[in-house]
Amino acid sequence: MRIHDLIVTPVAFRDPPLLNASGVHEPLVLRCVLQLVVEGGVVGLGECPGERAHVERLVAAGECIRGMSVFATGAIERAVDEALGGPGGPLRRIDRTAAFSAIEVACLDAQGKLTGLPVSDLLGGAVRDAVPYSAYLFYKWAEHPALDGGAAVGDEWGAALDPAGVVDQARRMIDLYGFRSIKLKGGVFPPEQEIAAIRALREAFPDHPLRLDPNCAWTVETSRYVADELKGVLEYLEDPTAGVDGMAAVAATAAMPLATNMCVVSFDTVRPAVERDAVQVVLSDHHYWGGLRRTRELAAVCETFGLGMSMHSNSHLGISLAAMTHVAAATPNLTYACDTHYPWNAADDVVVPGALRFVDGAVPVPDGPGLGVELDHAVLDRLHEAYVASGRERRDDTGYMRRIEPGYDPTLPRW
Ligand SMILES: O=C([O-])C(=O)C[C@H](O)[C@@H](O)C(=O)[O-]
Repeated sequence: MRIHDLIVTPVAFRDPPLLNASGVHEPLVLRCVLQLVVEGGVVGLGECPGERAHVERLVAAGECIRGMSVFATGAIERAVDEALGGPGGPLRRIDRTAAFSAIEVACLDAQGKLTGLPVSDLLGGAVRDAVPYSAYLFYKWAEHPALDGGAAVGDEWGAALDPAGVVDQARRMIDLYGFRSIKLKGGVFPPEQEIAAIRALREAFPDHPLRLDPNCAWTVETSRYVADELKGVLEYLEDPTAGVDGMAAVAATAAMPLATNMCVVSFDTVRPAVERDAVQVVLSDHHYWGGLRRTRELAAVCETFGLGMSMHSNSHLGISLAAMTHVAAATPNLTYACDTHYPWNAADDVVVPGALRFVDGAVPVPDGPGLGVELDHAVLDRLHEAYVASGRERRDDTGYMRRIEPGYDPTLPRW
């Protein structure tokens, strides 16, 4: 079954003003929806980040895979890499890999639709019926930014700028989705304040495993201090500080495992981290590691080196949630609840409602062929119009975060 076409549709939708160590989420998330058309009319779906550079790479990759068998993912991976310049070319490996990752998901979706099998079966078979996710908490401003000269709008989540606000957000998320573990994105406020938030969460949710992730915002000294203060409280501490040396120095004294999606980011970065015992849990992300099969390979590497495995998330839609769920279901040693931003963006999903739902904090693995989700074309059109209206396709920046000057006061709306 040959690939006939790759339709690449960038989309934009609102992101709440979530805060992290880099700044605040932009008013808009940019994603890209792929429709891989196979001869005979079967369409495989994929999703990836939607910044201009990604879109351009996908369009270039799409040209070179026309006519290839949709089952030949090894050859497709090589063709995409070559189309993007290969190892000697101008692009970083992670950028070439990211383009293939989304295409591989679309190929697997099409393969599943052609064979009548769910993607989890194509990955070795599900070892769990449902995949647990964690409540992904953020410090947050109260209002969505003004767009198109309009007024800023409040949302039902309100602000979360102190421990009480964080606990309220957790309660709401757990009430809505049933999550059984909690992650707080930190690195926003002074460490004492974030320690207080974790302690408040512990008091409010005594049985929920807790994680804190400051995205490398701290020095080794601060990281050690926080790890000490939260000994016996955190399930893991994620990326407290930058680099293998820093992580190794923190790991040497921390009582809890250190997790990462910033220090181990590709296969070649595993070895230095293992040699220094710098990390104990690796957060996979099929969007950056080369797709769903590569994620299964990462699982084998983690198993080999006695590392735990969890899953990272950026803002995403239901196509990615389905892909994450299939690969996590088929990965026996992915034993930590996965991260997902989905609750923050679910209102704008391009997937027809029904196939994806949270039951007690877990997403049952869709059992239809392929990813088991269908595209809502009306929503896709609306979100693409929002992308075009945003003018982002004409801009050269590739970041999705708005940076804020040092010393900013996150209690003041900046929009
Ligand atoms: O370290 C992480 O978990 C992430 O990078 C996840 C997201 O990028 C998160 O930090 C965000 O979107 O603010």
